[in-house]
Amino acid sequence: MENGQDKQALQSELALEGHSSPSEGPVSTEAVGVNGSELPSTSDRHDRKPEDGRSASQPMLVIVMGVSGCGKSTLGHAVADALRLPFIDGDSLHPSSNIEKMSQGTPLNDEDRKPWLELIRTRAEHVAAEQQHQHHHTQSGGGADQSVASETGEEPKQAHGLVVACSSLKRRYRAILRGHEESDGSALPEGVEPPHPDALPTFFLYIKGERETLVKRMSERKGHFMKTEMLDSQLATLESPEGEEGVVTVRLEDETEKQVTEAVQGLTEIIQAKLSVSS
Ligand SMILES: Nc1ncnc2c1ncn2[C@@H]1O[C@H](COP(=O)(O)OP(=O)(O)OP(=O)(O)O)[C@@H](O)[C@H]1O
Ligand SMILES: O=C(O)[C@H](O)[C@@H](O)[C@H](O)[C@H](O)CO
Repeated sequence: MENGQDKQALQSELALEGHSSPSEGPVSTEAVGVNGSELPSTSDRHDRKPEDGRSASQPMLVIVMGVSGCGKSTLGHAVADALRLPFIDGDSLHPSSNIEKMSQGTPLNDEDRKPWLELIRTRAEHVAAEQQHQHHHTQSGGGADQSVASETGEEPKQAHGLVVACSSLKRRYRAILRGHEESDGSALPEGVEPPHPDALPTFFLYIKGERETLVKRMSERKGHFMKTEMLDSQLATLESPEGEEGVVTVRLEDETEKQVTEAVQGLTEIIQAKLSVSS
């Protein structure tokens, strides 16, 4: 399938009418706070269901994963643009202590990463919940999207969810990101419920490649807190996600445009297979 068609197919598979017109572009991630008071209530998050029984109305979380310097931010932005979804760089959610530690050349451990991963999952669920709220508002209140739809006679279709860049190096980290692990709540703002897997089906785009290319890319990159010397610990920590559910692998060595094509095609296939099983 051609890339444009794939994007359209994927957007339709996961469409909720009236979320946003293409001209609106991605939702600003800056506008979404971690503070519970700025966010939809958690009971809304966990109680919500596709309103007419279509599994196609579910939002999705796409996580671009791999070791430092593999191109997560670059591909994450590009895939988010292609799917017209908001993008969050997981690095922006690290506590300052983690950034400090990495800057000093010390790899993070499980304890450092756990609250960070929980925060990413929680934030992602909130972004998706906010989109649902906007959708309901537009549907019931005759917002901008609906008027465009009635003028043109077309229903604007938009995939829901978001794209996140996050190393996701271990299987158990990915379990947290999928919403499977019970949170002890320590990383969550007061009043915010722990994440739940059903709230946001999760897919991984794994950027896989050779150490040599990674070293080259990292050493050419200037001003990043993560130095090339950290690469070996990243590679040693990495547990390949290949074979896990909902994983698409793209080649590190490919140009971003080709990676996007492969990613969209892979996601489309997985989601179509999932929908055909559940129907
Ligand atoms: N497909 C690609 N082809 C060539 N260069 C690329 C590609 N993708 C990313 N790069 C370059 O590789 C470097 C690392 O990319 P990027 O910052 O996106 O990786 P990252 O995985 O997000 O890194 P980190 O996790 O360390 O922040 C950047 O200089 C970027 O421009
Ligand atoms: O799990 C980790 O060790 C971290 O997420 C790192 O991977 C960095 O945050 C990122 O890659 C920036 O270089």
